[in-house]
Amino acid sequence: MEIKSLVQVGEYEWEIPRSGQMRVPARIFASRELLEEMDEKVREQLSNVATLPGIVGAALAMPDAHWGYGFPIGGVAAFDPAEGGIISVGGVGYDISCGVRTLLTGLKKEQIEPVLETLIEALFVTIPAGVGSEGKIKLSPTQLDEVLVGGARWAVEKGYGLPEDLDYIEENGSLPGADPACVSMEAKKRQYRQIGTLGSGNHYLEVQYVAQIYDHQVARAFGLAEDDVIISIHCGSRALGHQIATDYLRVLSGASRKYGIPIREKELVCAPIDSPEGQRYYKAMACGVNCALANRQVISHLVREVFAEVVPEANIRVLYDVSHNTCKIEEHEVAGRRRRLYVHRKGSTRAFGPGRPELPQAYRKVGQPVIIGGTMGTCSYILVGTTEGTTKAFGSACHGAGRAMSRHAAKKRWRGSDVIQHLARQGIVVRAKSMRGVAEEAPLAYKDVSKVVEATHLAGLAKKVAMVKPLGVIKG
Ligand SMILES: Nc1nc2c(ncn2[C@@H]2O[C@H](COP(=O)(O)O)[C@@H](O)[C@H]2O)c(=O)[nH]1
Ligand SMILES: [Mn+2]
Ligand SMILES: [Mn+2]
Repeated sequence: MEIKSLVQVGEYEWEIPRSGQMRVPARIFASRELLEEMDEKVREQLSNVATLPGIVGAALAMPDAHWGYGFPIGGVAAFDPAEGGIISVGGVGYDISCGVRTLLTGLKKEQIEPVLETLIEALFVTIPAGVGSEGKIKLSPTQLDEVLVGGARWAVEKGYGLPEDLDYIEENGSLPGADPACVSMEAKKRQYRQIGTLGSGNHYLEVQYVAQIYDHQVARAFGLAEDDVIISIHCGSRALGHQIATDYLRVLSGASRKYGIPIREKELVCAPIDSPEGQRYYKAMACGVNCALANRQVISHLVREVFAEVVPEANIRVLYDVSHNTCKIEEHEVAGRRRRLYVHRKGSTRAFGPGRPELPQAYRKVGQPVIIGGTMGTCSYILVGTTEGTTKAFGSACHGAGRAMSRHAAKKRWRGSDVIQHLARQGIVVRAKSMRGVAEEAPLAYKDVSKVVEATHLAGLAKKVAMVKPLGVIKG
């Protein structure tokens, strides 16, 4: 497809005007610098997304956008079932509900420093990490089905966490509409031993401290102050989510042909939301979301157990749990009309502003926490959702720094042990299952997260609240 040049429509907003088969324009939120660094494929993929039936407003890319399967990573698109809108596997991604949960500890940096090595070692030993890692929980087929419906709620009912944790998880810990009958045996078999495991790659558990506060009022509402120790857990739906995506790429490929939806890229396959195939995918995807929410809940429980041993004065509470790869049913006002939309976010964080009924009471006046990973050697951020972002981008923001270099190139450039030593000299303790994995994740393999966050802030998608820095990291 011919890629039209971009028109600048705001200081941090660029548009590909509607042309050809595009039903809506495409819009990229970025600084000029980030836009110039962004691969061309983002524009092509966004233009393709803009051709899909029932798309509302515009196909959107966040400041950390880069090439993905079908949709760009950092892509957001909303579809209206009442207008023949579609649902797409490529709009959600393979690691369904990959996301970050941040825990408050009630501790200050000075309290943790003397026991940091012991704490990181204990977390590393307790929380299974690495490719194909398995946990202590072994689920029967019936129990796994309960997880896929109940999500974090299941975990809390089984004693993995506190009832109040659920208030601080999107969807209160359980996405409605999940139906395990729509998930293949192949997908289920891969998950019986994987609940409560971190996985590999860019999944991590990081002990961090609050290095800087930008918005004191919102930080107070979030319970954050300078030098506070927090913990961020980044992982998703493990093998189950991946297999659901693989299975439904096949199903929706057939559906695209059946319903005569022209597809420009294999992973853009989709089905009308209201078709049997579209509904089956939604129900399976919701199982993937619930699996990820249960996973992060069980890991939080393990974190509590470790802290109870090593730093018993800790009081672990959930700040918030955000998902990156989802399709959610949400109400949004578009052109003065309230509409029920299927919002796809792929590598994008929900970032609802004040007043949304989905938010817990404690955050309803300020907006939701938006948790942004950086790298294991640099800072990460906590932002807050805005009304402007809710209007401009269906309440969405960036989700990380985004890679600057391929995993392959990073492995050729660095040795894992050197990266670990380099970080140790900065006082950051890293424990990892795979040295090659550490090389792939070297901080310089990522873009500058501060530039991504600045663009997100200045575009009005979400506002900066706090910057956090790593003390210790666990990688798969
Ligand atoms: N604080 C840390 N952030 C990290 C680390 N490794 C990766 N990342 C960031 O996470 C995002 C999200 O990744 P995705 O899998 O959801 O696409 C990524 O862009 C990085 O910025 C880490 O060890 N610590
Ligand atoms: Mn993931
Ligand atoms: Mn993620």
